[in-house]
Amino acid sequence: MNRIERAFKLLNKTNSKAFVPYMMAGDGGLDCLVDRLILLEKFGASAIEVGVPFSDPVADGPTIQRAGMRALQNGTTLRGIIEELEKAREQVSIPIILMTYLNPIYAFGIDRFVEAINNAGIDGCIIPDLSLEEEEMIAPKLSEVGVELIRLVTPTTPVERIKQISSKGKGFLYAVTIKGITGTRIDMDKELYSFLNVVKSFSPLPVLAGFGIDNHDQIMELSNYCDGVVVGSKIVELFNENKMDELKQLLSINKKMSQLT
Ligand SMILES: O=P(O)(O)OC[C@@H](O)[C@@H](O)c1c[nH]c2ccccc12
Repeated sequence: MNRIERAFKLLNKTNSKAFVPYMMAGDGGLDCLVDRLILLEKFGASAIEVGVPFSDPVADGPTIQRAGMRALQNGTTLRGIIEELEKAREQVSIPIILMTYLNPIYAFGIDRFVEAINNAGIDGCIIPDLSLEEEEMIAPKLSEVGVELIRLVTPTTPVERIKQISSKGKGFLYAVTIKGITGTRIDMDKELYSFLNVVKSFSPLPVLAGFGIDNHDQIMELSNYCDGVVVGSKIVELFNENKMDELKQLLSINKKMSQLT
């Protein structure tokens, strides 16, 4: 069983919800990547999404764009990231999900990429600019080695397509809460809840909500409608400003999330 599947089985058994922080690899230097992963696990993360910096990150808002620029400026490469994640695997037991745009994968070579991330012990992969129609070029290869392709749905995805997308894969389904970019404020309104209800009702996979989530109240509220949350920009900001107490405090919500059903 893949680590992601196992993690959700366990959360389910204990009536808990997932808290998945996102971090940008190479922000603050690649040599702090392993330590940051260890810290996030220690603070209670259920899994970690690790971003690969890219010069044209179309889905990313200013906070993550700037983090990507910093990472690229200090020479971060996909190969370097994979090497560090391989080292991290010896000390980190929660699932690691790599988030990268297609371009760095092309540059690396699809087959080499799949082999390298699998060897490094990476459990899943999010490729936001890979459409369902295009995924044949990589999805079967990932599936063969047991790395989960995590697919995304958004409030503009038609219901039929939500059904189609959520019937694939094994990890979880990423429900993007808004129509915009990462780090955008979201309205906690009926529209959002009904979107999540629709996704939940069709998805055989656990559903995680992400985009624009940055505080405990939001997380507790959203936990009523899905199986957990992804928090990106806020985590990136706290690492960048070295606010480790606040980071610990933000992740401490996972204890409350475990009291939900
Ligand atoms: O930053 P936010 O608003 O908390 O959103 C999560 C997000 O950062 C992370 O999951 C992510 C970063 N870049 C992405 C691109 C596509 C999908 C998801 C992502």
